[in-house]
Amino acid sequence: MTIQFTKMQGAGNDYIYVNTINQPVTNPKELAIQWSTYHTGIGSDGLVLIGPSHIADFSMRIFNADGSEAKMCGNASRCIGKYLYDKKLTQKKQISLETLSGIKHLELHVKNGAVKEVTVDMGCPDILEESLNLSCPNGTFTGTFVSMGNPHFVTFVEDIKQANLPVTGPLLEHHPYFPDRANIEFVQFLSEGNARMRVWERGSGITQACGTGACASAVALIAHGRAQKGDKIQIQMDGGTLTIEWNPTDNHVYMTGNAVTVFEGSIKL
Ligand SMILES: N[C@@H](CCC[C@H](N)C(=O)O)C(=O)O
Repeated sequence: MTIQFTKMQGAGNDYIYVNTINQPVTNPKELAIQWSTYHTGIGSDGLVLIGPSHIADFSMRIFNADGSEAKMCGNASRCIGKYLYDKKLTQKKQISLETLSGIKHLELHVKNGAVKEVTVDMGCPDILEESLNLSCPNGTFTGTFVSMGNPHFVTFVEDIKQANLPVTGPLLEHHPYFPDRANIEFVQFLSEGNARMRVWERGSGITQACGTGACASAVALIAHGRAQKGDKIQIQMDGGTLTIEWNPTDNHVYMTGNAVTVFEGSIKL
């Protein structure tokens, strides 16, 4: 049997997208591991399944490259908006999306009949610990533990070039403080409304960008007085920049950024 897939990226965070409305997928964890692997698979940060929903317009399931299922993915939610509209699965420019962390609302920004950018209402953030010290074999890291539906530990650094992601990332991801592991963001404050961020993602390692991580970083910047609610904060990552606003009126975080189709393909099961 052959599965049709679309490779998409948002700010360089790339996933394999499968429409399960017409192609059921019974073993997504195994396929995420197999297909995400570079050289022997398609190569990606993970697998995203687009499905029907009884409570929203569509649903999303997201599997990291190690096969673990996450509750939310910011970059994938934007790409799903593009997928659905560009492939004419919907004509709506406002789409509700069921995720394991609740229903998210997408607003599509369309130019010449195709989606270029998407704004996602990411809901209310949950600051679990404003200032948490975690010791690792290579030092002690102070950070803010934020849930955006999935767990993030945001640690501020003086110079992003000094952040040792391959070493510190996995140590913090697997720190005993996080029984469910965590996504780790290293953030350098640049100026009010601008920050540089690099990410070590739970289950995928270093990625070019993380949407929920960009939101968590903006929330941590605000919690530490480096920005204000209502600011449009530019989070610059390796693969692109996302605009994040923590709205003071409804307390929701809004994420805006690109969504790009890389290629279409088919793969044998
Ligand atoms: N890249 C994503 C987040 C994907 C899930 C994450 N690795 C987790 O395990 O929570 C994003 O753009 O938000």
